[in-house]
Amino acid sequence: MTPGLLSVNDKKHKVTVVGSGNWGSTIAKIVAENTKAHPELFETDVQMWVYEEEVTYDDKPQKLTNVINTHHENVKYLPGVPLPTNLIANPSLEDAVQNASILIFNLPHQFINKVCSQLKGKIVPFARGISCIKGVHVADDGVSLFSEWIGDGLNIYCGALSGANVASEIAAEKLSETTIAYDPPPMDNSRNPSRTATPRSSSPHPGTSGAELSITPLADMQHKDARGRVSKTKLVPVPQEYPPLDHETFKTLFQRPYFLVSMVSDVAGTSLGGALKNIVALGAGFVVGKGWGNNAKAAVMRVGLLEMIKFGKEFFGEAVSVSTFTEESAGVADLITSCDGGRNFNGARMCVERGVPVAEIEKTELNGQKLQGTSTAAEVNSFLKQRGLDEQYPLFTAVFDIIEGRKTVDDIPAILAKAQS
Ligand SMILES: NC(=O)C1=CN([C@@H]2O[C@H](COP(=O)(O)OP(=O)(O)OC[C@H]3O[C@@H](n4cnc5c(N)ncnc54)[C@H](O)[C@@H]3O)[C@@H](O)[C@H]2O)C=CC1
Ligand SMILES: O=C(CO)COP(=O)(O)O
Repeated sequence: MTPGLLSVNDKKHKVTVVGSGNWGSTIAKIVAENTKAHPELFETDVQMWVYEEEVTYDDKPQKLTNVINTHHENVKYLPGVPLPTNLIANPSLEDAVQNASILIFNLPHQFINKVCSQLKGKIVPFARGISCIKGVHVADDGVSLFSEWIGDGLNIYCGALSGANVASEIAAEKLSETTIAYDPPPMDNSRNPSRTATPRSSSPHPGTSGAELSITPLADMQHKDARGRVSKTKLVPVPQEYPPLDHETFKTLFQRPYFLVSMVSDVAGTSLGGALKNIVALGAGFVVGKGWGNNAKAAVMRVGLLEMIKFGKEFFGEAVSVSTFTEESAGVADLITSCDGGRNFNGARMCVERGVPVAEIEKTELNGQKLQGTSTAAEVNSFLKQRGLDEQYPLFTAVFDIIEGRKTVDDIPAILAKAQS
């Protein structure tokens, strides 16, 4: 080996999962299995930040983090699933992210604002993020993806993971696919000979391997966000002592024999698929709860998919590829599984069957887990209404109106009829 190369990549990436719910714990299990299998790339121990709470275990009240670290099981959010012993539950957010170069954000979207404010200035400047959050962030100036929002807030690049991923199945190691979108800007790493050559893996999107490969001086570098707009974020390059953070490294971190990863560069489409399908899943649950069966559900899914694509194209333009919705796990496959066995679907179904609000089902049936569709429906509706566009998205609007009690499930057939050509 060339003597000069000996020092290259002698540091390993430390991985922290921010969040520990049903999906947070499942993803933490996956990455801890892979850090153990790949000590050449990653530190073996994975930190998982846990929003601390008391649980009853062995008939006495105990801290959830203590139970996880002692019994290697998240008894509240992922009961019955053994977690790897190299997964460390940590109640301190600041401590959990210390020195982590890979941050995986996986918590209900209503909590991310507070978590990001706590993280400001506390993370390593060259960290990279992956958001597993299904939702969109709506503010006065428009709608943004959580990957964009985390990236801008923390001054880091953040990609997205989303797919047909009902957590309980993946935790039981049943076969599943997912989509990871990662498309960082070119960075200065010319001192690393292994990274100035061609990318290590070919990307499904030509010319976008996700490798940070160019020799552009940092001062001249313009970071473009998921919509191709120039971002105010000034990225700090990953030091050459670390393995490159590219598609191949992220695939190694997430892929398991039971969890097949497709790497893409469409961060906007990948994120929007996961966020918007939750609104459609509520609509599907409403009609099934009414007893209308699979054909009615399929009709809601068809119209819902069209509104998802329309929303993506209308507000994210060329940054979104329609094929992400129609060909990737993060698109139509997620819509199918979520409208079959997801919590939003089941919650909406039960609320119609029992004649109670969705929020009531969330309280009584979910043991602390959170529905994302209800808040996403409200946020998307407020965004559309402000622009006078709500009537152009009749299914999204009807789902929100049903949640709010302004419409009933009996209004859905007219919406589907209008959507006929
Ligand atoms: N569960 C699933 O099957 C899947 C979920 N997702 C997405 O993953 C994201 C995370 O969802 P889950 O892990 O399922 O969460 P969850 O709904 O199972 O768990 C709730 C989590 O919120 C935490 N929490 C409660 N109050 C909090 C507070 N005040 N501050 C911070 N955290 C608090 C709880 O500790 C718990 O970890 C969501 O965006 C969801 O849409 C994506 C794919 C599959
Ligand atoms: O996103 C999911 C499956 O991919 C899970 O959806 P729910 O949050 O509705 O369970």
